[in-house]
Amino acid sequence: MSSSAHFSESQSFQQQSNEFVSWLEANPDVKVNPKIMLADLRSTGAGRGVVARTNISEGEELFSIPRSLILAVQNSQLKTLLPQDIEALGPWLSLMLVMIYEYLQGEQSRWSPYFRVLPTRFDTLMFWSPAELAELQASAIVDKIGKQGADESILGSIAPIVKANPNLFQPVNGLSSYEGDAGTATLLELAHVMGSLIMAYAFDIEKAEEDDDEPEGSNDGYMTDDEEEQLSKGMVPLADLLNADADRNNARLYQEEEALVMKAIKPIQEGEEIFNDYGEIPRADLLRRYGYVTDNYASYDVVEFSLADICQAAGLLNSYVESQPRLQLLEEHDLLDDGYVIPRPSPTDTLQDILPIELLALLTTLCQSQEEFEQRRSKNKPPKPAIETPQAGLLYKVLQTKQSRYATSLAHDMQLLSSLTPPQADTALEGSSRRLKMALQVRIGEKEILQAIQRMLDSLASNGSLKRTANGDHDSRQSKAARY
Ligand SMILES: C[S@@+](CC[C@H](N)C(=O)[O-])C[C@H]1O[C@@H](n2cnc3c(N)ncnc32)[C@H](O)[C@@H]1O
Repeated sequence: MSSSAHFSESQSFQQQSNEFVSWLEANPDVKVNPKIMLADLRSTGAGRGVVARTNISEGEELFSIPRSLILAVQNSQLKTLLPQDIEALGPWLSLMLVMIYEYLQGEQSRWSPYFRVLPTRFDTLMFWSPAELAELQASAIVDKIGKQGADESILGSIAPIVKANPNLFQPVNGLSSYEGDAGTATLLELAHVMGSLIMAYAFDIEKAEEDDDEPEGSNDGYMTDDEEEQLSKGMVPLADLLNADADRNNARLYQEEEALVMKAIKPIQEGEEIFNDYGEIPRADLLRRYGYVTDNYASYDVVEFSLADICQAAGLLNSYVESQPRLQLLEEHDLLDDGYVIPRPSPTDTLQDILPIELLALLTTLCQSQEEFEQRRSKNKPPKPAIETPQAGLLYKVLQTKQSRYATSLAHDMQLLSSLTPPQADTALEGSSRRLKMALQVRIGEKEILQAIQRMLDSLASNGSLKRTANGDHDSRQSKAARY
């Protein structure tokens, strides 16, 4: 998102930054430590960022933004202008609607200088063409973009409100209304810009009331399973202009009663960039949510095996729970998933350390003889997860299937990556080359994990520690993680 192509040319870029800072400082409740400044980091592909002018001590306050300045449902006029309760739309869609409203207000919006420093074009996966997405090859991230779900939510919940209130939502791009195909397409585009800003810039502000129900079907592409809990979202000016880089996190936002306060959590040297923490996320997710990738996140990479692939490798005709008693048993014990995520192993990890217990349970169940399975089922007990010869054999097949879905080899990708990144180049790539490079980094990470798993399986087989057992109950090599 922050490649320089997404920002205006230099003079207005700097002017917009200056106007934004003046706007902030005009608010008597905003405090900005003179030791920090907003910097132009486009040459490194990072857009704007915040940098230390002089040394900063650990614990020092960097800036403080009053809650009333947060771009959020609670602070926008819109909630008083519409008959319906906007918050009932849920945190994502309500903020999306408010942002569309404020954005369309142009100079009339109190956040207009803030909007001018926010990008309107993004490198997040939502905006990649089919050809660009194909560069991610077999990465499970491709199925997690959720564009269709997002479109449906926007058309089902946002569009009717916008269309019913033309006096509040002025048409743009020379349109006379948001009706018809052109109007709908424009509205969708606008909503995706706001959705993408929320995904990459917004903070969870506070717990919503317990009775604030998320409307059904709102699990769209901007909301991931682990984020769907009811926290209201808000855009916090300046706080969201901090970039992030896994190993270099040196600041954190503290939510205080009246204000949100960014503080240094480490001593920061003059000239150093100030980084927020986006969490321990794999590069595939970094790309999906934030539209950039750095190698500092490589240690959080994962690879995912789908339930469908595992069932197929085990010789099942399908992976429908209703028609597969083995899957039913696992589901009854809350052990069934659509996909199984395996992290990048550290040099000292064993297979048992990295394979999730649910995957071991699935492999074990699928490897049981009919008799063993019936025995467990009659006692309504799931299998004891283990990695023994049958499970390792099945895992090997799954691994090979997954590897075969990536169109190119790891060696080929490494070569391609180095040809895209000449050692002397310190300027950021743009457009499609940038996206290709990021896709390569993601798929290389996943292929490295697949190779590591393969090596672990090979060494398990060659050092004789695998043993074929009559049933999955063999204790000695039971997963360390097996605790139920
Ligand atoms: C919260 S905003 C940070 C401000 C942003 N750089 C800007 O100019 O608007 C998050 C976005 O910044 C960019 N970003 C954050 N950390 C980055 C990094 N380490 N390298 C490159 N881009 C980064 C990504 O595009 C991400 O979606």
